[in-house]
Amino acid sequence: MCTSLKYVNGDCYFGRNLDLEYSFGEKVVITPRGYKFELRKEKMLNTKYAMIGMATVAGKYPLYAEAVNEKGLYIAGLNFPGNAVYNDETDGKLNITPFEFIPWLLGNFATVDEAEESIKNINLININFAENMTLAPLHWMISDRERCIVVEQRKDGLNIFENEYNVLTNNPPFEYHRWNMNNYINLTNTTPENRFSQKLDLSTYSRGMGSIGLPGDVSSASRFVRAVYNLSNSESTKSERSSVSQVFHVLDSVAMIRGAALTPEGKSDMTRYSCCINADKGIYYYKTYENCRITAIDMNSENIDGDSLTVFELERDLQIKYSNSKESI
Ligand SMILES: C[C@H](CCC(=O)NCCS(=O)(=O)O)[C@H]1CC[C@H]2[C@@H]3[C@H](O)C[C@@H]4C[C@H](O)CC[C@]4(C)[C@H]3C[C@H](O)[C@]12C
Repeated sequence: MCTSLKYVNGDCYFGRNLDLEYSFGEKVVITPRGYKFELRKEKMLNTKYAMIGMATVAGKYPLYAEAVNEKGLYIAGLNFPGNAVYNDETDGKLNITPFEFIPWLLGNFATVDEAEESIKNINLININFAENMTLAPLHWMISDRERCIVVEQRKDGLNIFENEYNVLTNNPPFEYHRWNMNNYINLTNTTPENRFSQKLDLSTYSRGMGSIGLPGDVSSASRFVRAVYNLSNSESTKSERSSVSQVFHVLDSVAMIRGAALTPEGKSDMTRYSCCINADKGIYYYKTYENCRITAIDMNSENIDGDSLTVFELERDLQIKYSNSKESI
């Protein structure tokens, strides 16, 4: 399972948990401006904008799970099994494969408004990257500072939803999550008053009683509500450190702990990595399941006009800083 979110607090930040029972060979990858992507059905993409995100690299091709470009446009793919539909090639449409979707949008467009014009004409086609890589059934959160949209290509066609919650998880389709939020209208981060019955003497005995009823499980529907609750009530100063820390705290509140949810095959679905991207500065912060120390990669410290990908292996070993010893492990 996965959760993606946007937090605007001075700068604009995007966060994402990638929950999966296996590693997909993920690395932080910077694609420079002017990088050439051969597209399966459309003419060559020559990227106008550089991008940074988490990807596996196949040959010279970065297969991104999520990324942001130098203009602050973000896109994340999240699992949408049973609902994502990819079509055959159609005349008169822009025929893009799901793995081309992120480079296409981030390579060409600076804002959601610009990207949306192109998305309306896109037909996501059923061509996989390689024989041993089946198509990933995805829906997408696409966002900049101003807008956040969700794109779902389903059997009823390609849908674009305005996402005022700034959160996306997995199934069911987005209309469900949006409607389901109404069930939580009564939750509050303030101290609740007795509205149960004036005939009864009920009072609070603990902090946080306004959030009783907030779902605590890791299902997609529940993670959606919990992330929206924590995000929309979020408070942090506008400093970089405070915002980054806050985004990781919200992501932690919906993270999957190894062993807590098993796939039908008995494997642990777990949060492989969490990231927080400062979209204004082009900085990609992440931590992994094993290593909860935050690592940062600044896109603008690299040559984003070069002609090759810049790839960073993940810092996966747990790093501990001792306060009373010179040794750090
Ligand atoms: C599994 C990832 C999504 C995580 C998620 O949403 N999990 C939820 C599980 S569940 O529904 O709730 O059960 C998706 C997001 C992007 C996907 C990757 C990207 O689409 C890029 C390529 C595409 C190739 O076809 C397959 C490998 C791949 C490298 C994909 C592997 C995997 O399917 C990724 C990493």
